Amino acid sequence: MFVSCINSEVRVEGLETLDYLDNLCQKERFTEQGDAITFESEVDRVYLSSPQCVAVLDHERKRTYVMRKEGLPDVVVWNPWEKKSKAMTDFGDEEYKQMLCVDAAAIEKNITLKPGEEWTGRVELAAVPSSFCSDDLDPHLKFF
Ligand SMILES: O=P(O)(O)OC[C@H]1O[C@@H](O)[C@H](O)[C@@H](O)[C@@H]1O
Repeated sequence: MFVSCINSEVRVEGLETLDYLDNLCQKERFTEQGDAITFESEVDRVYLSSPQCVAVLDHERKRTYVMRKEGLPDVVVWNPWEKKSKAMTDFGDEEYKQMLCVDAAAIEKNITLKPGEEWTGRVELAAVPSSFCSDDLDPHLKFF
């Protein structure tokens, strides 16, 4: 998603206290501390067994992005920061400043289907005004 300023205006709520695999440390498992996630360097993590709703708060834009997911237990949080941005051919050198990847995924446990079986994963993203607060992260919220 497109954010105003990754290192001063943006935070992610809904992943506090969860375990995550850190792709920058050979996928070692850590536990997130109690605070919302903020950004001051490269991040590439897989948060495990997260709640259905995760919010990205953009203070400057006075906007909150709420991601609601079904069937996808994990959440990837990624920003390549300066050095990796410069090394990626399909990514502008400065683009990391206004970019944040927060995406639903199934990474820790594979989803395996038997022949004929079906599986559905679903992700909804809503932009809501900043007056919306994380207490309202109701999994039954209707976005559309
Ligand atoms: O280069 P790709 O395949 O578009 O992936 C970009 C990034 O996508 C993120 O979702 C991953 O967490 C990162 O590890 C990866 O570098």
